[in-house]
Amino acid sequence: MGSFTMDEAFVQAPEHRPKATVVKASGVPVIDLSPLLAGDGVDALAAEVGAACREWGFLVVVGHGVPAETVARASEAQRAFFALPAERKAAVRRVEASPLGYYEAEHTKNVRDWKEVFDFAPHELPPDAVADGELVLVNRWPDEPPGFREAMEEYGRAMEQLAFKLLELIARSLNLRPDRFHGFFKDQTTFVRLNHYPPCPNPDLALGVGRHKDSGALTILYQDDVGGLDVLRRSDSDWVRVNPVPNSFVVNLGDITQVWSNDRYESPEHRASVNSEKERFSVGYFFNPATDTMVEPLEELVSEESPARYNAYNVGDFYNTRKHSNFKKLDVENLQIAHFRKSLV
Ligand SMILES: O=C(O)CCC(=O)C(=O)O
Ligand SMILES: [Fe+2]
Repeated sequence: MGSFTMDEAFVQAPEHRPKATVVKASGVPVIDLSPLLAGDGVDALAAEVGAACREWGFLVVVGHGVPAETVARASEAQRAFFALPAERKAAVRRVEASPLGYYEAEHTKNVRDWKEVFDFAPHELPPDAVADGELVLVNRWPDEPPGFREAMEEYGRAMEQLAFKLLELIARSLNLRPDRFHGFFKDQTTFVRLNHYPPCPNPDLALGVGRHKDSGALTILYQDDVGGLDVLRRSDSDWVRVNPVPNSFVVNLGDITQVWSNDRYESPEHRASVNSEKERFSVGYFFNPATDTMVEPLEELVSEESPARYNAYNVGDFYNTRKHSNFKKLDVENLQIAHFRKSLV
């Protein structure tokens, strides 16, 4: 991305620009998952997770059981890939018909992000099984660096195990059967995004990722020690930094969990800030259900006193509408779950 100049396309509207000082002591709870692995104290752990989901929609997990070597191998491969010359990365550049691979021109709410990414799906959908116009999840693996694909596949498998454990804790925290969500992920549309945020000459004007909510069920983020992830704190609508914690992952809820929980939990707004000195790397694992899933509030969480707040929507249709608007860069906000909210009187 060395050819970048601070083009107007990157400039955020004044109200969305990062302030010079971000609140550092974020208060996002750090939760040790080892009781779950030991099979002891799971109820207390679920209560902790529930409190974090209600207050922040964000938590930082340690004691998660993901081997440090798996993370180290993926990080090394990620750095080596982004260090390649632009034309070699462009060999696996995303195309409209198949949106996985390398991309350096991502936009969030029509403002360009100061980053380059590489996306892959741990579970590919075979191209011939996908009808015209549907979500295509076909990987474009680069030939270099050596071992890239293997490192990423290993990382994807480790994240899936962690994602199911987190879902179990979230289900328990809502007084649901521990495996209540598992069935939605049989033909999952999960994808992994490697992010590289180069140093930016104007970190006061641009963002690595503009403010947004994740549209899937759950996101597990690995971030290096540079820092830049900000969450909008509910209590005062201030942006606060989610400080890097060694050997941890940052977990945030997505829109689908908000709908499933019938608004007991909310999908938090967040963004990635950049800085002028250091490049930053992160890896997002976006745990998403099958395309044929109809997303709606779970029946156990709907009652006369707490009626369903959303109309059902189809995951595949949702992504296709979004993808279309991202490519066309329509001058309107793209599809949001708020569009499925029922008007309750
Ligand atoms: O890199 C980060 O800190 C956040 C990235 C993010 O929010 C996203 O890719 O959805
Ligand atoms: Fe995000």
